Amino acid sequence: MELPVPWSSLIGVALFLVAVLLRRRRSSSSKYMLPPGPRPWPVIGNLNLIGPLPHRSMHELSTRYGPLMSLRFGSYPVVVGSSVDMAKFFLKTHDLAFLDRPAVASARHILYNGSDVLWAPYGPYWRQGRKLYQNELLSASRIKSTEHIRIEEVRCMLRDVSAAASRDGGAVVRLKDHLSMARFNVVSRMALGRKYIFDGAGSLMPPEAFRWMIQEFFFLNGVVNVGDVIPWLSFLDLQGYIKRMKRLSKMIDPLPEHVLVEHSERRRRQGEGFVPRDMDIIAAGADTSAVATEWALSELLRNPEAMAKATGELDRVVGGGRLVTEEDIPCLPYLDAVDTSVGAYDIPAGTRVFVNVWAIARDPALWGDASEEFRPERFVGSGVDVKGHDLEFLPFGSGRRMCPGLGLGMKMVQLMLANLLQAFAWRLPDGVGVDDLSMEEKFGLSMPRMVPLEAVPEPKLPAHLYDGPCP
Ligand code: HEM
Repeated sequence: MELPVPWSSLIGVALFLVAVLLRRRRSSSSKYMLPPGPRPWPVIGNLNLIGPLPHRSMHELSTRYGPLMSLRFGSYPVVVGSSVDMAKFFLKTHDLAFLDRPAVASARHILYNGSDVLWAPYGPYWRQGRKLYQNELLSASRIKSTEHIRIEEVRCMLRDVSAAASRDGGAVVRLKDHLSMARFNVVSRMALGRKYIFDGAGSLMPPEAFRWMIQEFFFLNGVVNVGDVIPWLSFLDLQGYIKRMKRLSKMIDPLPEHVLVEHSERRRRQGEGFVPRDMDIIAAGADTSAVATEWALSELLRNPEAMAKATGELDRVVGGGRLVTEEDIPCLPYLDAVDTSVGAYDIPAGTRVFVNVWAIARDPALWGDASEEFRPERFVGSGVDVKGHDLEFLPFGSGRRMCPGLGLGMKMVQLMLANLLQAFAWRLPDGVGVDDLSMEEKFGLSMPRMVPLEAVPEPKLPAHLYDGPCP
């Protein structure tokens, strides 16, 4: 097997240190009865077996070593759970023992030393952040009272897509660009009180620069950075990630700084009654819903039958005289199913635990032989939910550390997808067949498409429905 550059040079270092470390390792690991797993190399452990898509590498290894597998990432023991029982063990039965997050470089460099909820270590600060999400920013009443923001922003998106489509009579649209701006504008208005990024004068930065930042943010927060697992090698920045993190951090800085100055000024003018909104919501929920919607539309474009069922349901329930709203969503069970289809050992302290929810959601033992196929039907009336109770399907995680943005995330995906399907007939660009559409993923915190989806939208509703004002 050909190893990526940093791994091959590391193996060189590793061989050099074999004699010294082998003796140390023997004495320390023999204390524990670890789950089965491949034999680790000195220094790098099993990093050489982890490719650019770690969830796939871990899945492949677990087919050999079982649903509870032991690995080593550099200096740290790692355990991977790949079954419903293991998800239950780590996320339910013993979740208190596994609530912490490791101190990683991305939290240090991009997220102000882990001062966000996502990377905060388990403790009072994290609990306070979760409470803020649950009781203030994402409470059921706040989500309800901000419905108009989502409706307005989704309409702006339809207007922009329609304008792009009419340019040159049937232009190809890069959907992700529109989805991520709509998504960001919603959280920006909900959390910060107004939009900060838009086309034209007064925007804090050009939308393209912001979109690039969000992509880089999600990538760098998901990477396996050598310095995080072999701390004494971190100064070498072998993969160049730290350099990228520092660059990104400099680009992000103006956004919170500007918002804080503006909010302090407003607080001074409006007195104590003014409540500043939390910054973390922007970073944590930045493009997850856009990624999920892009995957859903890609699957529908490859499955004309499913596309016909989803649009037929919209025609029946909503018709063509108005746009879909959040009240319509409960009456669209097929669309809901489309959205849903898109996710006796010792464990020493300090072990990093991965529950491979990607592998569990594709397990043929749970989902049948066609487990890899897009079949929304399997969710219609199945009762399987995404709220962390059904451990065979965990797109938002489960337990105390599960996603606090579930309610908002689902609403955004459903509303964006329903409106895009109702307002446009979608097709692939000329010369691109269904089989040419790549369905490869890129690794990162939100696992986006490797190649952004490009499709041709043809407006199908009366023109005035695309003309609403854009706040
Ligand atoms: C379709 C949309 C979304 C998906 C699929 C998603 C998925 C996830 C997943 C899998 C986790 C990790 C759970 C774990 O570690 O067990 C997570 C954590 C988190 N998500 Fe989301 N998310 C979405 C939308 C959002 C939104 C809209 C927000 C906020 C506005 C948000 C905020 C967070 C935060 C703060 C965490 C960290 C929680 C903690 O560590 O305590 N997410 N999300």
